[in-house]
Amino acid sequence: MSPLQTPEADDGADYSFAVEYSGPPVGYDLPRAVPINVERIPVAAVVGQVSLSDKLSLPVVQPLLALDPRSKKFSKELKTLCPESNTTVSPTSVIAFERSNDSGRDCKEVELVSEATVSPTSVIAFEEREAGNHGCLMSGELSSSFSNGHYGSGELSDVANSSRALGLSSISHECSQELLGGGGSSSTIEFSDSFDKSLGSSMALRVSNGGKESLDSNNDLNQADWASNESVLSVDYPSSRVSSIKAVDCNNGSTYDVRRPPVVTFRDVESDGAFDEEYTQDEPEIMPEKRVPLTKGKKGSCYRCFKGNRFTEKEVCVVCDAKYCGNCVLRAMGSMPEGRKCVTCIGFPIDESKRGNLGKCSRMLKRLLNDLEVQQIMRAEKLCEVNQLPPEYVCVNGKPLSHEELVILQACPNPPKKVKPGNYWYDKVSGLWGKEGQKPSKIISPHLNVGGPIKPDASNGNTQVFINGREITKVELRMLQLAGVQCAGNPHFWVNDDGSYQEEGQKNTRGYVWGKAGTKLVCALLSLPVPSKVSNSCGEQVSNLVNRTVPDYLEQRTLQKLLLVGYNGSGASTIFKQAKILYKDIPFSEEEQDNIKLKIQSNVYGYLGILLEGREHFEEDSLDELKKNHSSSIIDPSGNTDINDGKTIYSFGPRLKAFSDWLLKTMVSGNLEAIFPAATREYAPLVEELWNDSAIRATYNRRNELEMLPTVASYFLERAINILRTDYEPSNLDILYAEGVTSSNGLASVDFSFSQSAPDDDIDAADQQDSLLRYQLIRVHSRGLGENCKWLEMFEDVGMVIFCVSLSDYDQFSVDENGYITNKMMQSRKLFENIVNHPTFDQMDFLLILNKFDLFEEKIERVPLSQCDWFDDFHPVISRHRSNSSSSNSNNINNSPSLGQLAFHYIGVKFKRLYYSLTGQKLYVSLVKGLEPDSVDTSLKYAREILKWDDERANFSLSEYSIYSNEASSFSH
Ligand SMILES: Nc1nc2c(ncn2[C@@H]2O[C@H](COP(=O)(O)OP(=O)(O)OP(=O)(O)O)[C@@H](O)[C@H]2O)c(=O)[nH]1
Ligand SMILES: [Mg+2]
Repeated sequence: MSPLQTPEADDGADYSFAVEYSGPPVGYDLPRAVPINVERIPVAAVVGQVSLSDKLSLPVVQPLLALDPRSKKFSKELKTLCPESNTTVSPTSVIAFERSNDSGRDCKEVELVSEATVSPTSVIAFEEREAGNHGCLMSGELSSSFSNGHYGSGELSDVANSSRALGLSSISHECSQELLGGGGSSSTIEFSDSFDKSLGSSMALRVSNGGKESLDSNNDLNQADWASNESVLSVDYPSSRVSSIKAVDCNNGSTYDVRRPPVVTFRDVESDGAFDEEYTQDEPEIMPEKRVPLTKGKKGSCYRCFKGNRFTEKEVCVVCDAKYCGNCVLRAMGSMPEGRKCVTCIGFPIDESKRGNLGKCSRMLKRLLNDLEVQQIMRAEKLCEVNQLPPEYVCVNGKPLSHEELVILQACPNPPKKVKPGNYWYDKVSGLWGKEGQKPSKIISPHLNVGGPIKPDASNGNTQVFINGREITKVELRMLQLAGVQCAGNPHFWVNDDGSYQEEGQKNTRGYVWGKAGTKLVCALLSLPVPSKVSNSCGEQVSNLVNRTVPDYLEQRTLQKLLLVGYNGSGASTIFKQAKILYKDIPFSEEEQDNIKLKIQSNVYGYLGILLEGREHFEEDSLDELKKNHSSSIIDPSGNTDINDGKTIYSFGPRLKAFSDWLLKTMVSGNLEAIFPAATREYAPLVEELWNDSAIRATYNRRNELEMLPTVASYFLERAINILRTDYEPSNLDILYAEGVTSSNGLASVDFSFSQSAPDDDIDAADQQDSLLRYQLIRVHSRGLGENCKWLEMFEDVGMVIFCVSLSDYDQFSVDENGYITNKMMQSRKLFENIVNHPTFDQMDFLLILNKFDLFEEKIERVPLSQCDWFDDFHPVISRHRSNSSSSNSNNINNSPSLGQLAFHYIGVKFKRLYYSLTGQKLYVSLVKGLEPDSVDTSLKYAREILKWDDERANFSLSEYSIYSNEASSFSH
């Protein structure tokens, strides 16, 4: 057996092993390997120079009773076993590592040591702890010392044996000096990561002595084997951590052959500064170590009584993710002085991935405790010190924050929202703030003394345009262009916190980035930040700071974005307006109201114009008719028709005729809007006269024949006289019905929270919780999506897409983008497919709103659904008792569904199947009557529920099966 061969470790088995000790017996009590989770036990490292062969049988470490993984007992014991004297590594030292991984993410337990006998002179103990103050994941404790110059070739293979048996599932960059070969020894121990996909992570022990000798010298390595050992950490361990660790030669710091897998060097504390930096590099998020529950029953069961299954309602420990059923939670968590933590987890920092849920009470606790208790516990959970974000988990411009810096950051007048552990960049001059490698997410207070200097590639931009030394992202460049900033020639801008900017090296301010009215909207829609009022008003800052007793983390509010989109005329704008009316105290500002008023008035002129045009046609037709009749019966028996007179019921008097001609001419020339508001004043009396004229009445009675006249026109025309007065103030209903008032550029957004108004909500505590959640509904017009919906990529951070389809489109046709007359439902479907297939919305939740059910229900009784080819297999089984009239459906005696409901259901399933075939996921469907507030309210609350489920799903351990089935969702009502 060659000592230099790298063993293969690819049999896919999950187990640990230890090398049997064959030295002289010892009289000590030996610590034991203590796996916590028996489900995933990786292989101990096999990176020595000796390959595993059949000759060498390795005992498997059996899972034993769990002990406190944080216990220092073992390492202490080991230290007593291992006096700091120069001793030789016993060739057959036994080292076993165990790993437990509960969440499939980054929780690890490493407990040493083997059941087999251990040479007292060489014990290596690794113990995983909660992340310490320096953001490290674990600490390695190593008690071993090696005698100088004892690495003869015979011993080499033996040491290699033992090193091969060393299984490390975690790495550490903190290694206490005392443990490294004793204070006086200069031995360096280096662990080389060596990973195999099918196995747990493992590491090889490399021992060098005084920089002179090295066990796994590069030359001796079987490079191919090294290279073939792929990292498995992407599964079990934040891969970013590992990939960021460079292979460093412990002797001279030079980088190893790149074919080698990453090598982690455990060094003396004094020299670990550089390592720290490497260690955290490229990390999108620093997720501190997770604590693992002490016990765990079968999957899905309660961690205390081991009863129940995954569907049992459970409360989760915010530290270790242990889940307890309603019977056990109070016993397991006690009085919860720090919120929902197992009693054994009290005093431990929370699992950062749960930070968003702090203070959000579950229904279970509400059932078990009274309101006051719940409030206190939730308050404690959010406020108690140990649950606060450890400053060093927040890295700004590459530098972990100190406590003071975090306070400065959180207490500033305009702090970043929701600071989570992670790497951020901060442009101190402009106040721009974002996650490392990403576009800015907020403009916070400028000039804060936190973090290091900003790096040019902080946001990973590739535009060659720089702001304050940072290369900006594509989206920002687009925003600058829309804001009218000249960006040609790769300029370097200097942007101040007030938005004033100048080119680097020039003195004059060139303008203000936020100066244009539209820029803020553009930013909102591109999910780019705009300066808040607070950050502008320096004077207030100081007083704010003083008054600021409640730290920002208490007011974390999430903003969930919902993208609302649909094919032309689907009713998306109506739903958008309903949302405003439903959830905003002041749905439309005064300025908006003024604009809306003009829009409605001009719409009414438009409708009048259509009527006038129709009147002309009708008049011509009846004159023709009369002529015909006249020629066929020369003598008119009734004597009523005087065709010489040229008059019919559609004929105007000269005054109205002149007005009509003028109006039509103005409309044709496209100048209608230009004559407002003067038109309202001058022509209101004429409009009144017109509307009351019998010719117009007769025309209006035949409005169904006027294709250009939308259905809503009647609503406005019947109020025309009022509307066209100067003192007209549009009602909410007017605004709701009005066409084209949502936005001119195809984009609009509204922020709201559900409980703001909506008095019919029985507001319990859960709803109060909901009132903290904020939503942003973004309406984007399908026309505004550009070719191949390219602008959709701007909406990458939305939480859900709401796609609106008009049910009543099934028999409608319009010209598609290729110039063909196409069924509108099919065009809607095409847009739906395009959006669902858009890479930005991979894995996104979709809610399909099937709108205009009122029109649909009425139409389906007259027009077969098969007018649309896609629906040609609709064969409803209709109950004989079914009421014929759609309007009496609700009074249906035997409650059998109406044809409309059956057809809706059928269409819903069509879309679900389509969606499933595209994504493999389920589509949520909601039936809506856009003009009815309650209907829209129900639908948007359904969207909220879906988002909440998502949140809850995320809170559930990933390993646990979702309680939300993948069945087709129920239709709302
Ligand atoms: N009867 C009825 N009409 C509706 C309903 N929803 C919307 N409408 C009307 O349908 C028309 C089109 O609705 P919009 O909300 O403007 O549709 P859109 O998707 O914005 O389409 P564009 O106007 O092309 O942007 C308007 O006249 C609405 O009043 C509904 O549920 N029932
Ligand atoms: Mg519209």
